[in-house]
Amino acid sequence: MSSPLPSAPPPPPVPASAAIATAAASPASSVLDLAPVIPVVVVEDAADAVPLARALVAGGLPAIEVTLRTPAAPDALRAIAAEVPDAVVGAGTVITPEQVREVVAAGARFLVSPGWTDVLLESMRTSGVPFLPGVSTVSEVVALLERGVREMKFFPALAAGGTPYLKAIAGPLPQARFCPTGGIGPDSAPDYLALPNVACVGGSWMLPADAVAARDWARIERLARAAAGLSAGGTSR
Ligand SMILES: O=C(O)C(=O)C[C@H](O)[C@H](O)COP(=O)(O)O
Repeated sequence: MSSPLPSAPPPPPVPASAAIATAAASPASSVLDLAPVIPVVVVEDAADAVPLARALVAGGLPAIEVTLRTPAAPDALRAIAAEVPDAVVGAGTVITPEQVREVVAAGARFLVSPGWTDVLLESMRTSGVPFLPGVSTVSEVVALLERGVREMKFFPALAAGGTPYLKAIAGPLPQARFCPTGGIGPDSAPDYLALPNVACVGGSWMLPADAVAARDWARIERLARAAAGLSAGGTSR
């Protein structure tokens, strides 16, 4: 018979008071409450960042998530932070402490990750910038609640179960508040927004690739305005 595996050292305890304090000051709440939709932006050319952000803000979507999926992302963040004062620009696809440092230095005012680890969470927490860690399972939600985090990105929202999933976990886990993102469009967004545990949704539908390629900022502003008017019932929140 093999000897028992050595047990891993227990994680450091999180004092309840610290967890409650962190949750009470829940860092992303103001970002989640700015508009019903957080546009998720993929910037190929940093020169597009400022006009694109201006169009989103003019349409009523001030919180903007610039994903770190392209080399232009840090320059795009920097430009929006410097030149579009009414935008609250954040960084998405943040998965390493190095990226946390880089985007905060570039001017990111919130951080979004598609998933999380304790290492990433700690670097986000100590950055001083509001953060939204990504989850797609009940255990991840419980683990974040245990760490004092109540606001989360639910990603990939549609593939992970969509509105039925979020509705099902609202009963046992009412204290968790979500920004579902991934596969959401103007037709499904109101169904998400109708759920008690959904604060806002994320999505890229107001930034069609052909409109960005054509630098059709007026069309993007129109789509942003329609998104900003979405609510649980349909339009006009
Ligand atoms: O790169 C990331 O970490 C992300 O942020 C993923 C995005 O949130 C979704 O890909 C947006 O989903 P769509 O609205 O379906 O385009």
